[in-house]
Amino acid sequence: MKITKLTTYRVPPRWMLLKIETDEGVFGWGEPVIEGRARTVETAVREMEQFLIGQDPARINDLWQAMYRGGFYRGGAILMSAIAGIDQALWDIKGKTLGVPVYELLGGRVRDKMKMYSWVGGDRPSDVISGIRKLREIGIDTFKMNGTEEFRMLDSARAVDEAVGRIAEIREAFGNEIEFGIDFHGRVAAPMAKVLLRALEPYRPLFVEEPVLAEQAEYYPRLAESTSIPLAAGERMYSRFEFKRVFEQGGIAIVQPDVSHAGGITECVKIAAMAEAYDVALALHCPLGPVALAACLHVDFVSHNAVLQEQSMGIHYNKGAELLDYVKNKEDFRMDGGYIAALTKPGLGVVIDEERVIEASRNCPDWSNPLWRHEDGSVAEW
Ligand SMILES: O=C(O)C(=O)C[C@@H](O)[C@H](O)CO
Ligand SMILES: [Mg+2]
Repeated sequence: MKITKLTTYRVPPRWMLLKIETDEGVFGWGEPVIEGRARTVETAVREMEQFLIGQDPARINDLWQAMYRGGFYRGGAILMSAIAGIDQALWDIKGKTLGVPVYELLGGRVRDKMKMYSWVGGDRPSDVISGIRKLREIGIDTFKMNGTEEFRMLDSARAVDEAVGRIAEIREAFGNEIEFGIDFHGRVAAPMAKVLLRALEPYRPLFVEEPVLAEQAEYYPRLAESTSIPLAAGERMYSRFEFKRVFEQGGIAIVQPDVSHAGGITECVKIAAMAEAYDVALALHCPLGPVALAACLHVDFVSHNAVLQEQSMGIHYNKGAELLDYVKNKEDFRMDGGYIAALTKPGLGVVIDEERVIEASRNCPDWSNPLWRHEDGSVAEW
């Protein structure tokens, strides 16, 4: 079998889908994208296409190594997201060719269902209580929200009290009937991270995510020493070679690689295994589309330490299209009591409505995150 064609579709809300076709009619879907840099990743996929055309899609490991090592320069958000989407599509092709879901090719399932969580509140956490109430009606009991709005490097007691107050309201309203992670989203700098973690301690969040920016990873062990709150990170780390330092230095209790940013299924299964050796939990990052989510689920179903899976239904980024709008087998993604069953169709198990994708790609506005500024005019982390 040989790869004959790669087609990319940038579609609302901010996703990019990749179709890889072969000379035997089998095709696979992937989701290579960096939110806000879809066109850049698209160019990276195009550059890799020249190598891929004519290759045997079954040789996923060799193609992965050639794409990663062959261009001399390696790693980073753009190249690893391009490789990720191509890798996902190759696994889709292999599963379809052999007539089995991808998790069967990775040794079979370690669990019967996977625990999911949903976002509540938007970029600026608001209406969190009503958001939780609505989602609890469909059995969701685990949530994530932004912890702050713009947050200065050295911020005020009032800013801390506002952030903590929102969390106190949640515990007040729901007690321990629900669980929630708090995403600092890299908005909190090292001087304030310990202050905020300490102030949140009494409300026992399930985790605090990106307590500082990934480029400040050396703070993780020091912050972990100062709090009992499990710290989570990983959405802005792109390979085993970045995660290994985090495992060695400690401090992170939950790693959150994104299967559309960190090299795909091939790389994220390896990161998950490394994490298990350090007794670190896995909670794959996935604020993206259906192919990304399907790829995550296959990693989840073969990873003992997978504890939670993010999905983007109702997320504040999904303007213009919702998670399953381009999916024909919507029923396979149904959540029951906050869990999802394994996708059992061959390959990734997502049946893409290509006509709908083509239509949507005809007029896809570029998405970019807002540029936030502090009161003094300096750039604020979004
Ligand atoms: O889902 C998360 O945990 C996020 O932090 C969302 C962020 O990754 C945006 O997708 C960036 O555009
Ligand atoms: Mg996050």
